[in-house]
Order: sequence, then structure tokens, then C-alpha cells
Amino acid sequence: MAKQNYDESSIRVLRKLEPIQLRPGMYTRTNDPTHIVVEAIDNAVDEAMAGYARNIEVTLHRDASVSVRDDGRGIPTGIHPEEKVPTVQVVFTVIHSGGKFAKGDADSSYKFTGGLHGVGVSVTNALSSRLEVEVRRAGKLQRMSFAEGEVIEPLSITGNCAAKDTGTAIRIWPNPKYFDSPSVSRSELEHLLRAKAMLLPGVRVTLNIETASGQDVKEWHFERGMAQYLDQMIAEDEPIAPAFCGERYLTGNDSFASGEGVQWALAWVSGSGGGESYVNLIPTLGGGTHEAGLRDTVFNSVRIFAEQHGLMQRNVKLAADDVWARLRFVLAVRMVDPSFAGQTKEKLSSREAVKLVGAAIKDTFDLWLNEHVAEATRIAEQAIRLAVARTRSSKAVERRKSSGVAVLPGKLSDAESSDNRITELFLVEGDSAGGSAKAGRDKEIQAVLPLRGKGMNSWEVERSQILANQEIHNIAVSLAIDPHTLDSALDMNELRYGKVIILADADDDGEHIKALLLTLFFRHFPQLITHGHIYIAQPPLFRVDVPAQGKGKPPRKLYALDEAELTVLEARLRQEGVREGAWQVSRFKGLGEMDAIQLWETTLCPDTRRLVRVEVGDDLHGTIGMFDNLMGKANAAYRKEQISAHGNEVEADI
Ligand SMILES: Nc1ncnc2c1ncn2[C@@H]1O[C@H](COP(=O)(O)OP(=O)(O)OP(=O)(O)O)[C@@H](O)[C@H]1O
Repeated sequence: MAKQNYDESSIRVLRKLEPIQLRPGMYTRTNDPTHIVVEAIDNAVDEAMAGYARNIEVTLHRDASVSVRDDGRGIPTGIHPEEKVPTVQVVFTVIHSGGKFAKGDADSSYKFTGGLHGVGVSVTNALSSRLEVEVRRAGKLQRMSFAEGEVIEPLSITGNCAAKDTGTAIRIWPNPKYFDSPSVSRSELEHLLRAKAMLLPGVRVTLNIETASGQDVKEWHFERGMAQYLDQMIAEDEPIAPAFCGERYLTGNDSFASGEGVQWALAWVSGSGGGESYVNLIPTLGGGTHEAGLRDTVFNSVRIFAEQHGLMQRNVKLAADDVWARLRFVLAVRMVDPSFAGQTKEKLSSREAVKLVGAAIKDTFDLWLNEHVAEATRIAEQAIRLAVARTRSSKAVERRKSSGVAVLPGKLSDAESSDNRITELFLVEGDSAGGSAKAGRDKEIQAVLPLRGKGMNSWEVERSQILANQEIHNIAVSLAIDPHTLDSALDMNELRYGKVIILADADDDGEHIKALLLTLFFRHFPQLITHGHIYIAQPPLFRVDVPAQGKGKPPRKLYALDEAELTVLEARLRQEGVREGAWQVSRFKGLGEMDAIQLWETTLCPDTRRLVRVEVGDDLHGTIGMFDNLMGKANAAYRKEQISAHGNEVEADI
């Protein structure tokens, strides 16, 4: 009987796992096999999270294989009702239908998985040259093995064990042909296991590393979870107030899915700050929007506390960094389908995380500050001391700058701060978008200069003539930098804003305006580019119109920065119960259609926007040539030729 199952299934098995083997990159990270091992670890973690496993043990063997062992319930071994083979075999040979959002009833419908994680352990099997699994369950020891994803030893009983002794042990031999490097990343695993131990209080996590002379053992066990982890993290650096720890999961309202929430441990120290963050138990080494949300929240609460308790000094303004600089923290966010950015995908980019963290922490933190007045005062006073020091150093710069300042253009809405390490100037197309930007900006650090229509093509204009153009004159005066060349001696401290950001519509006119401004900077203010001060804002790519939902919910206009965000946004709408097809997705066109809050969230807010820094590559002469071809009057014929030769290669943006 078992033999028959084996014969039949092995044919299907091959067919079923083939897609993974053909395109492994679509299912996992292929730089090394760490991720397929993490799939197996995640299953053990799931058993622990559900309260069944107390121990998770990972062993790195000398032959580059990895074992993952848990004392959970053991993968079921009975015959699967649909597949007609042992369930454990199904687990390893059928591609997990995944469907993070499409999982039946309301409670199980949210899967808190991250990025590529969550494709299932059949991927591990498909990409391993060998895989063995041993299950302890119902007093029996059973095992089976696979090669290249195919069953080579069907499930069989190999012995007995105590009825209480349950669990699963898997040994994985990653197949080197699918990976750039054959061995798992030890440091990544270590960090991950330590983090899992912290986030699963009471669970013992062990990492064994086999060596020539025996075995190195590392063990993590945090009875008090995150609070204990934070204690270890700050070690000698005495906190100036007791740690503030807690967790809060939301029960589902308009903007958050049920079960989304945050766990945190915060302590202010006298030394330098810093911390660790996680999303769905996955480390986010590059930080991201959840950390931004924490920064915002603690800043606002401490600032309000300081104001209400009369701690602020005249002419001193707290900035977020003053509060953040001495904070040690651990932050773990749980959210539906997070998205990640950065080369190694270690930075959380989901915009909702900023709000989620605020919603989970703010009230409790405000309460905590007011219940610990003495300690909260120490935290606020420390931040104020940093603010005073910062204000002093920027005053010094200002004093240097203030000699001979021209009158600023009337159209400029200036920033309150004059510290060019933090200030930004937005050059905005049109008065209406300029108005929204003015209303939506952070007045402290962001200035707005609206530009009227298309500017002039300055490529062939003499430097001495350039300021005759009113718009260009306004830009130069706002920046406090005169037109110059690459060789001019310039004092960049004079520059009034550290970032100069071009903000234009995503249509043809917008592109033209960007090209004209880049031409201006490249030709007449080249050092702004070479010093990295010029940026282009990236407004959202998509707009989603959601019709009114019953009485309480008016029609909504939502924006997605890119395809990934659009996918998440649509999934959330489905979760909310909006009927499929009821909403409309269109390409985002004009800045003017967003209100101030939307413009802030998508395009202005430093934590959630996207910016591209303008850089000149190594080939400066090549770039000058390119500009000459594109912007020079003599080259109109060349441009025509280019358009007819390459016009079809340009993606039409309709
Ligand atoms: N160590 C284990 N202990 C108990 N059950 C397990 C274990 N490993 C896997 N399973 C069972 O097998 C099922 C399938 O596992 P698989 O890794 O394919 O996907 P998943 O864990 O359900 O989903 P995802 O990987 O997307 O989180 C699990 O849902 C669980 O029921």
C-alpha cells in the first residue's frame, strides 16, 4: 500500500515542485540558502507561538546541512483526505497555496508574514538535494526522506516514544546548484534566532554549530521577553528613567486590520541611542517607517509634556532628533503584508506603519509620562539640553550667513529653521500645487517656492544674463547661491537649504519642467549637483477611487507610490469588504488633485516619501554632451532624428 502511494505520488510530486526548481528566484532569495532554512524555522516558531513548542533547536552541521527541531505537536502523519498520501508528505511536496489575504474566515484571513517569507516548506524541499523529516507523535517515531523534492523513502514507523514526547525534526541539505553561495549565513541566523527568542518569552532557542573539535552552543531564553532583551542591550549604560515597555494589538477599525499592532521596550540613556526593530518577527536592520512612527510619537509626546510642565526655554525649539538621539529601543510591529525597500529588503517601507505605531503607543506613552513625572522630566530636560546645543551651533552658522542677505522673494514660503542640515526647499510647479504644498509641509524645515509654468531653457544663456529671468532670480535668491561654474570658489555654508527638491506633475509638462530645472542647475549651479543637494520628488504612481461605502464612509481617494503599495492597498480594500471592481485605479496625474494631508503623506513627509538624488556619473563630459544634444538650439535636427529612431522605445505614459 505504501509502495503504491509512493509510485503514484512521486510522479505528481515532480510535476508539482517543478515550477520552484525552474524559477527558484520567484519563491526564495537565491544568494544563499538561509531563507529556505528560515521557512522551516518559521514553522517551529508558529508551533511555539500557538503555545505548543517550548524549545527550538537549530544545528549547523559540518556538511553544510542544517537541522531544525521543535517539541511542538509534530506534523500530522495520517492520510490526507484529498491528496490520499500522508499529510506530512503533502506539506513537503505541494506548493503552498499561500494566499496571505484569501484564507477563508475572518480570523485566519490575516497572515502576518513578511515579504518573501511564507512561501512554505515545500520550497525548502524543492531546493534541497536531500531532506529528512522525523515526526514524534502519538507515541510513535516516524520518518521519511526526499531527494530533489521527490520522495525517496516513504513514511515509515521507526520506533516508539512516550505519548507526551512530540515534535518535528527536519534536516535540510540545500542544493548548491540553486544558490550563489552554498552555505547559510550564520550571522543572519543568529540574529534571527535571538530575536525569535525575545519575541517568544519563555521559549528556549538554541543554535548548535558543529566544529572540527566538537560543537559551539548558543542559547537564548528571555522569560521577560523584550524588557529583558532591552536590559541586556543597554548593559552598562544606565537609563535615566525606567524602561517603558508594553504591547498593543488593535481589534480592527477603519484603517487597521484586526491583530495588527506593536510591542515595544524603550529606555532613555545618557549615552547614545539606537535600537532594533522587527516586522512580523523579521528583523528590519535598515529600520523604516515603523521606526519613523516611533520617533514621531515619542517626540510629540515628550514635546507636549515639556510644554505643559513649563520646561521649555525661550527661543529653543525641540526637534524630533533631540528626543530620539538618546533613546534605546526595541520595536516589533505586526502588520498585514508589509513591504520592504532597500537593496537587501531590510527596511520597512509600508506607509501605514507610521500611523500604526502612533495608534498603538501614543495614549499609553502619554499616560506613562504623566504617571512618572520625575522621570519624564529628566527625559524632557535631556532633550532640551540637546536642543539648546543644536540651536547654538546653528546660530553660529546663521551669524556667518547674515551679512548682505538679499530680500527674499515674495512667493517663497520660508522654513522656520535656518539650519541647512535639516532644511529643504521645494520647487513646485504651478501656484495651485504650490498652495497644497504650503499647507501640507512641515513649516519648521520645509520651504516652498512655486514656479510659474515652464521656465526658460537656460542652456545657452550667458551666466551674466541668467538672473535677468525673474523665476531664476527667485531661485538663486532663495538659495543664497549665485550662478557659478564647477571651478568657482563657493561657500556651501551659505546655501539656505540642504535639499533642493523639484516637485512636478507626472505628465509631459512636468517632465519638461524637470528637464528645464535640471538644465539650469547643471549649467549654472553645477556645484549644487556635485555636492548632492538637488533631488527630484517622486509623487505616487497610482490613484485609487473608492466609492462611498454605506452611510458612515464617504468616497475616498487613495494613493499608491508604486505597484507593490497598490497591491497592498487593494488587498486592504477587499478585507474591508469593498466589493471587487467597485474601486477604480488610474495613473496619478497632477499634484493639484491631492489635498494638503495627502500631499504630505505621499510626497513631502521625509519618512514616507520617495526622493531621487540627482547625480552626475563619472563621465562629466558625456553628460555635458548629452545636455548639449538635448537642450542646445543647434541640435534640433539631432533631436528629431532621435525621436524618430527611438521614439518607439519610450514607454507611453497614458
Ligand atoms: N514544525 C511543524 N510542527 C507542526 N506542524 C507543522 C510544522 N511544519 C509544518 N507544519 C504544518 O504544515 C503546514 C504547512 O507548512 P508550510 O510551511 O508549507 O506553510 P505554512 O507554515 O502553513 O504557511 P507559511 O509558510 O506561509 O507561513 C503548516 O501550516 C503546519 O500545519
